Amino acid sequence: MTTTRDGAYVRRPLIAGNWKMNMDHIQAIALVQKLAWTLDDAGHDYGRVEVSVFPPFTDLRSVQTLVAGDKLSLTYGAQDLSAQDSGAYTGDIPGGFLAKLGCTQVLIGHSERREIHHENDELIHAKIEAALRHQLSPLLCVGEGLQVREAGDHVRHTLAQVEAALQGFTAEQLSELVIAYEPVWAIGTGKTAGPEDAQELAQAIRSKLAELYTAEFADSVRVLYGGSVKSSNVAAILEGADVDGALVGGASLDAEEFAKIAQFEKHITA
Ligand SMILES: O=C[C@H](O)COP(=O)(O)O
Repeated sequence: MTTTRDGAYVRRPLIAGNWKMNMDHIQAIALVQKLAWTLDDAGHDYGRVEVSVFPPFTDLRSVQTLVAGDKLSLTYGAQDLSAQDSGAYTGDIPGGFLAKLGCTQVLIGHSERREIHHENDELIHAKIEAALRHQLSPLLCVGEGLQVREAGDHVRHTLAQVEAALQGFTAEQLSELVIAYEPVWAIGTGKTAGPEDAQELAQAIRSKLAELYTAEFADSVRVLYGGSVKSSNVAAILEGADVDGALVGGASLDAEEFAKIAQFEKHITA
């Protein structure tokens, strides 16, 4: 992360929890309540560090009711959306429904969607367009698999994903864009890319944004790291000047552990 001389962050860090296909709507209420209490007890400053959760679709109405009813400062979003707005698309959920549920963000292009659901660059691009139509901030996920990493082609591969996803959008349209670099080989495996790897790719992504748009735009986009982030490694990962937060999977299902991750400033030893 980059800070100014007075200690403020240049880009507000984001700690995002992707619950994947875990937690039904009853469990979601308990998890969000516990997370909010734990963060309140720790005196969490949401203005300084944003915390957001990405529950399954079926939980969103419950999360919305809780966040609105208890006036929580957490933000939330969905794990995916349809590229379409309505029609005969069995099983799909459009952006308009998510916006009505108070979602402000949506994950797009997670590696599990790319791999398991065979989502390609074209579809991911169309999903970003759909998110923007409904004022949802796209949280675009990019990253390489093990083979690509071992071939030393990870930077080129990841930047090609960024370029394909963003093609044709203006900087103005993408003002709320967040990008998460997630090396697939580090997801749910306990293997973490080193802080240097996270910084290398975050910086490369920012340079690509500067090349595609302007340096000013590139400096405004938050770039997260994801892949086996825990309270024990988050502070080191976020040391990278271009790494602005974390997209957390497994560890976001434990309220206390996720709150500790969001409180990463407490683990930084000066
Ligand atoms: O979206 C989150 C990432 O896939 C990371 O998951 P993980 O923290 O369980 O490795």
